[in-house]
Amino acid sequence: MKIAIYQMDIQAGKPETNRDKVQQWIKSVAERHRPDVAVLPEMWTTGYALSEIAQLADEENGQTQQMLKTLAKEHRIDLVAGSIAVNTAEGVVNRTLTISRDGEVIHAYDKIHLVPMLDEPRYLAAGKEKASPYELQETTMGSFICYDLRFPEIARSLAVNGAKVIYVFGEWPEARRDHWDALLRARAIENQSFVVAAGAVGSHDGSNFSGHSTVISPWGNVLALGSPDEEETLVANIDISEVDEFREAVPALKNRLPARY
Ligand SMILES: NC(=O)CCC(=O)C(=O)O
Repeated sequence: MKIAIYQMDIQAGKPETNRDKVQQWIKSVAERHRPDVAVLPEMWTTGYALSEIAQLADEENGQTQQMLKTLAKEHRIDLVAGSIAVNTAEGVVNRTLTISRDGEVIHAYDKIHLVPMLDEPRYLAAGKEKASPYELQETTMGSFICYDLRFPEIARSLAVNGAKVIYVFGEWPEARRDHWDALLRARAIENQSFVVAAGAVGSHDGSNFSGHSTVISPWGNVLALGSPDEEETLVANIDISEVDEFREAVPALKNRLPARY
């Protein structure tokens, strides 16, 4: 499975600009690399312009979702489309969408852990549903968003329920880049799954984002690593059979003893 990640310099508060950037990136990555799956970062339409988020957010099934459906169909690529701000009856949520190459939304999940350090609880509504696995490319996968990475139960629950590839979308601060690197690698090794993480670069309100988008194998090998500060495309091929091979060789997932923890 060939995966392309857009490590994006998101223009905070400029959804039109960001939609144009993503549209062009998908067209160019489709022509140059022909990936099976294209992956985007967290909150890529609005960035962290939280004080204006209700005005900048999409409506449900809104413009960004329609654009992604059209692009997925036109270029025959599955889009693990990072996350976007969406206005709902509960408030604005930070929502990830996965859209198949047939233009169907096959998975959505609203970030459940809001980040106090970025003032998210003041402006965003937390998701109420757990992150559930979904099928793409005849493989079970799962997705969650940035701060969720600090809560190992989410990745564990996805893996126990069959996920072999776990996607993470971030706008993670540079100041905590070491945590991003370490936690992503730990989630891959402990859940014996591929971890595919799309991060952002650039800065907002005086703080830089950490880059370091990555693809990590179940063995913990880093198959691709983005720069700390440049916008770029990462491309990696992953062999899903490595998941079963590793789980058989080191049967840690099977050997869990949940009743004893
Ligand atoms: N966008 C985020 O969720 C950032 C998370 C973060 O800053 C941290 O966990 O540290």
